[in-house]
Parts: sequence; structure tokens; C-alpha cells
Amino acid sequence: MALRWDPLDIIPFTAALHVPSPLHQKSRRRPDTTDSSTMSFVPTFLQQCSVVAGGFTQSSLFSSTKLSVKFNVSCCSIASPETYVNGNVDTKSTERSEIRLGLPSKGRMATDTLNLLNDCQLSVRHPNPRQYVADIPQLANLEVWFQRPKDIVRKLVSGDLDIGIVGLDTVSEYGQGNEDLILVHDALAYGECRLSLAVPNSGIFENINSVEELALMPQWTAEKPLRVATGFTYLSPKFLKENGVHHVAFSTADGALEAAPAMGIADAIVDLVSSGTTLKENNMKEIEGGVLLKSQAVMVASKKSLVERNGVLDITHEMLERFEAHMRAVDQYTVVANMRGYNAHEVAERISTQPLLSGLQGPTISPVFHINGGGITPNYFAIVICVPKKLLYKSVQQLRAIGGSGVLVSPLTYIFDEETPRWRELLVKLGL
Ligand SMILES: Nc1ncnc2c1ncn2[C@@H]1O[C@H](COP(=O)(O)OP(=O)(O)OP(=O)(O)O)[C@@H](O)[C@H]1O
Ligand SMILES: O=P(O)(O)OC[C@H]1O[C@H](OP(=O)(O)OP(=O)(O)O)[C@H](O)[C@@H]1O
Ligand SMILES: [Mg+2]
Repeated sequence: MALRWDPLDIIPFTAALHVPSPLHQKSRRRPDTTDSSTMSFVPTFLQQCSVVAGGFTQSSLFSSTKLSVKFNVSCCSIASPETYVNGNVDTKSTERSEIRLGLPSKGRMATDTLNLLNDCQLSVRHPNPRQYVADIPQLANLEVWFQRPKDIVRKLVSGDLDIGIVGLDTVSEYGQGNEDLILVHDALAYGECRLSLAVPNSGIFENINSVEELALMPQWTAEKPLRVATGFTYLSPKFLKENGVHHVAFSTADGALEAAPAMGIADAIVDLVSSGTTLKENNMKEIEGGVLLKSQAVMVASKKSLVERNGVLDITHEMLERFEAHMRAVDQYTVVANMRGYNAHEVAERISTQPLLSGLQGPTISPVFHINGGGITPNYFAIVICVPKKLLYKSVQQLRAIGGSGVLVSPLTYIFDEETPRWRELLVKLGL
């Protein structure tokens, strides 16, 4: 395994590796001490476990009765293309028959993703919140694995997951342009944010309002580069290079990046922005041309899984159809009203005079059979239309204006089209 150490990127931390008992029994040697033979055991041991961390700096190493090994790890860039971070070390595993969906285990994406699935009648059955695997009873042979968003992307790349739901920012950062990752649904309408370059409002940046101006600042030299703090260590260097900012040094942190300039740790940051409040509260600003990416939740899948693993394409199709149909329906109401009239055609003509009552393809009009002493007369008609939630009251007014009464309003769960455009696009991308 070839490792390239990046001096800007070294953050020591302690990690614990837990191994299942069968694997432990297989590798009979237990690393009980910190002698050199134990240290050399670590890389082999990690590879056996299909877990590859960035790299190893040796330090205290011990085992406990619970079969866990602790070691110090430092982050570094990985040069070898055969090395998978947090995924399968071998080439893509094709042995399993279950289909695996990765969902965010924590953070703001977790709840919103479960809510979307609930709204689409795909509720996740997850009896124990500390368990990382669950299922969706409506989707046979599907395992749901709760993972951190970045690990979902890594595991799609390594072949350990087939489908995932995460933010586009995470796909772009951790997928690093991998051609196996395919966006099945690119706009699930939550987790909206942008990845932005931001600088302090004052000091040397007071009059800097664009990336162009930032690039032209004389302050940045090879000896004294622009210091950028970011968690996006793939996208940020790429963006700054493409935008002509050449003398840059990066540092990483996992949160509260907005504090870095005030602490004197960085000159600028690249981080997610949604309302802009955090930047504002920390006396920072976004600048023109500084948006690296606009993001929201997306459904992403492994192309290889879609093409090769039995059932992945079918489940993807069903999920996509439900998402699309739900998202079309979510802003609409079904409105049913009665209207007096001579015949359906005459009623349709009256409805057509009102712009909000046209429905999806046109109003559905059916006779209401009025039973009176002398017989049955269809002198009332029921009309069924969909109207945007925002325009509900206006629509009711228009209905009344043409003689509508007894208006019933109910929420819509789905609007299924003949075929979703995204499904057709997916088949084209897959060459099917
Ligand atoms: N302020 C925000 N508003 C809306 N969506 C956001 C915001 N920040 C992040 N997101 C989206 O939610 C995803 C998950 O972010 P979140 O902060 O919940 O988890 P995380 O960053 O992985 O974990 P943590 O911040 O706890 O280390 C991001 O990848 C992004 O797509
Ligand atoms: O524009 P705003 O609406 O203010 O949101 C932006 C903040 O949201 C995210 O942080 P998060 O809440 O995830 O905290 P974190 O820094 O711990 O990741 C992001 O990293 C920003 O700090
Ligand atoms: Mg966060």
C-alpha cells in the first residue's frame, strides 16, 4: 500500500478497531504489546479487516478482552489506486445477494431522509437505534445501512453499498469524480445549501468582493500563501486553482470553521452556507464567483451495481418513481366540487373560463345522479381537479364564481406520470 504524506493534512487522532470474533480467531496473533513485531502486524491486520485508514503513526497499541485494538492514526493522502478508504480492500465484492441502501446515520440529513421515505410509504423498520442495519418492508431483499454521509459515498465507490441518499456536496467531495457514481435523483428538495469561499469582512479583505480580486491580492506568495480552512480538501484546491488563486495552503477542521480567521488560523474558509447566519455572526462574507457548488439531497447509485447486481435497478426504479410522484404531489391538493349543469360538456366549458381550474390534463367531470320522487336526473356534476396549495383559496373562489358548491379538499400523496424523465435519463446513462 503506497501512502503519500501530505504535511498540510496531518492530524493525529486515536481510533479503535473492533473485529468480529470469527475474524479474530482466524488471525490468532493478538497485538498485546508495542514491540516491533506487533507494529508490523497492524497493516496486515487492517487489510484483513477490509478497513484502511489514511496511514499509521506508531504509538501505544494494545488489545482488550473485547477484541478491540487501539492505535494512533494520521490522515494522509492515498496515492495507490488500489487503496479504498473505509471500504472493501479487494475489488468490488459481488458475492452478496442483498441490495444495500446507505442512509445518513446522523446530522440534519438523517431525519429529513427518513421523513421523505415515510412520505413515500417506504418507512424504514429500525427497531434499535444503535443498530446500523434496518429494512424497508415494502422493498424485498433490501438492507438499509446507516452510515455517515461521507462513508456512504466511499462505500458506494468500494462496492459495499449499491444506492445511497446524501448531499450533492458529499458526493462531489468524496466521490472525486468517480465515474461509477451515478445521480439517480439530483434534487430531493431538502438539505439545500451551497459550498462557498468566504473571507473576513474587514482588514485586508475589506475591499475584496470577488474571487478575481482575491487572486490579484499581492499578499499571497509562495512563502506566505493564502491560508484556507476547509473540510472539503478535494474540491477546494481544485476550485482555487481553476480560479487563478495559486499560492494557497489548506488546513482542515471538522466544524466551526467560521472561527478560524478570527483565531488567526486561516485567512479564508470554504464551507457550507445555507442562511448565511453563521458567516454573518462571525464577521465573514461570501464573494462573487465564490460558490463552488450548489447542493441538496440526492439519490446516488453505483453504476456497476445497477447494471450487474440483481434487483438493484428494479428497486432504484421503484424508489425513483415514488420520490418523483410524491414530490409532484406534495405542493398540490385534490379538490372535488359539485356543479349544477345540463351536461358534462357545458360544465367543462364553464370551468375552462377559470385559469386555475384546468387540473393536470383537464378537469375530470362526472355526473352526480340526483334521486327524487319522479326518477333519477343527472343535473349535478362532480368535478375533480388538482390545484397548487398556494392557490387553493383563489381556486375555490373561481369554482364558486361559476356555480361550484360542496367543495372537498384533500392532500395528495402521489402524482404518477406515464414515465418519469429521470428514469429515461438513467437508462440512457447506463446504456440500457
Ligand atoms: N447549514 C446547512 N443547511 C442545510 N443543509 C446543510 C447545512 N449544512 C450541511 N448541510 C447538508 O447536510 C449534510 C450533512 O451535514 P451535517 O452538518 O448534518 O452533517 P456532517 O457535516 O456530516 O456532520 P457534522 O457537521 O456533525 O460533522 C451536508 O453534507 C449538506 O449536504
Ligand atoms: O448558513 P447557515 O444557515 O448559518 O449554516 C451554515 C453552517 O451550517 C453548517 O454547520 P453545522 O450546523 O453542520 O455545524 P458544524 O460546523 O458542527 O458542522 C456549516 O458547516 C456552517 O457552519
Ligand atoms: Mg455540519
